[in-house]
Amino acid sequence: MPLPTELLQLLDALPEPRIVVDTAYRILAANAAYRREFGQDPSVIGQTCYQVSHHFDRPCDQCGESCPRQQAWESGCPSRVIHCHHTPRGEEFVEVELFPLRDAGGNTTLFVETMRFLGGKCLPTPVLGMVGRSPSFLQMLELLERAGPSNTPILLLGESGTGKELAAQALHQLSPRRDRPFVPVDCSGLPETLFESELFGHEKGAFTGATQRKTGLAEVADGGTLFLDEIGDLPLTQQVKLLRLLETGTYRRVGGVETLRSDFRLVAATHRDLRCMVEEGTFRRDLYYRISAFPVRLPPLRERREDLPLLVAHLLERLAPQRSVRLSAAAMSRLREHDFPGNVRELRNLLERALLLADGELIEPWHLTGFADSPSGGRAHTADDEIVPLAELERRYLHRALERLGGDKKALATRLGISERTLYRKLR
Ligand SMILES: Nc1ncnc2c1ncn2[C@@H]1O[C@H](COP(=O)(O)OP(=O)(O)OP(=O)(O)O)[C@@H](O)[C@H]1O
Repeated sequence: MPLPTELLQLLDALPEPRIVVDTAYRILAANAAYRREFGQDPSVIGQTCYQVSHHFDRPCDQCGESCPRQQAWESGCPSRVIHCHHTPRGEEFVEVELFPLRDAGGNTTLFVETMRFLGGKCLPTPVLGMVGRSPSFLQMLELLERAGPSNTPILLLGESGTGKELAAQALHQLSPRRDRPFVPVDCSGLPETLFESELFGHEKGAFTGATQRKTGLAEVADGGTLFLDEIGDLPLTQQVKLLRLLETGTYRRVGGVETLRSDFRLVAATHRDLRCMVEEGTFRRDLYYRISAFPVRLPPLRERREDLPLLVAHLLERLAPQRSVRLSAAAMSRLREHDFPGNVRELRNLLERALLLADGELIEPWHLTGFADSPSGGRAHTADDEIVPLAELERRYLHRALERLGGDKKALATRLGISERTLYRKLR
């Protein structure tokens, strides 16, 4: 179907790369900005958007990605997602927005797709300091992108080590407050009285040992972001004081009479189920509603195992920039078997230890020691009802045995009654 010339001219005048796709995902037009960014050779006209952007042979939603075309088609409303797209520069993070166009009968017949580059290749280079490209990671990133520039309080939910603090920093960076302070407060580490004086500050002589007036973190965060980490660990008596600060934006220093005001953006985080705590009466309902306007869940590593190679490359680069160390295929598959109850932090610690144990440039499975126990028993240990090929079972057993012997292959070969060479072969 030829598109009206006026529409093509309008698209050409717009600064961001845009294409027009039909209901069969076929690209009907590409504007001047698109042709500049993505090149014209070979022409994309007539190809499908999933072929061009993802090199898929099926629509994204059939390949585990969220498809904005599908969402816009179903809802009739614009739809926005973050994807990794192939570009002439390699794969890059792109925010994709689909705008459905209706015909005179009200049926959606075309979509205008707008692309905005977020910067950062879909390699180990972090976007907003965070590494990943799995669908669940990109969905989370998209929520941060949307919420970042606003003033809405954000509640980050996720297990320990999933990157909640990194996400809070990303929100700060995305906000107009980025040049003002980012102030983290750990609600779990402090005794009740100390929490209050940390958050609100105290006057000189307010209590024994208060020899100086102290500025509270709420005051430091004025104009910036206050990040309340592990908010679910805050005792009820402190919750009420925090609520007052959040509702009125005012507080008093401990021992002070003056009412002070602070204007901060609130980001809170917890690994706990706050709704459940509200039902149990251990977390105030009013505080919960105050902080949970926009919850964002950080996916645990076991739900995004496809991000492991990227994360490993990123962490190795950070931990040992002067060495070019990588993981053997067997070591990577050992990682894939693990559930990572400690998430990215556990992965980082494992790699840090492995770097000390490996002399060469290759990390082998026996250098990966100290896996945290998984509450569910994990996948590393073959469940009784799991049927796996014998060779795989043997390989898993040997890796675990080697771990227990601290990577001493000679000792393991002796204990097994086989030669070291045979052991080496079986471990591969
Ligand atoms: N997506 C990611 N990309 C790169 N590094 C990450 C990512 N997620 C987490 N990390 C790293 O993992 C470690 C733990 O992250 P962080 O402290 O943000 O987790 P957390 O959820 O706040 O943990 P906790 O709840 O225990 O405080 C940090 O070293 C962080 O840099």
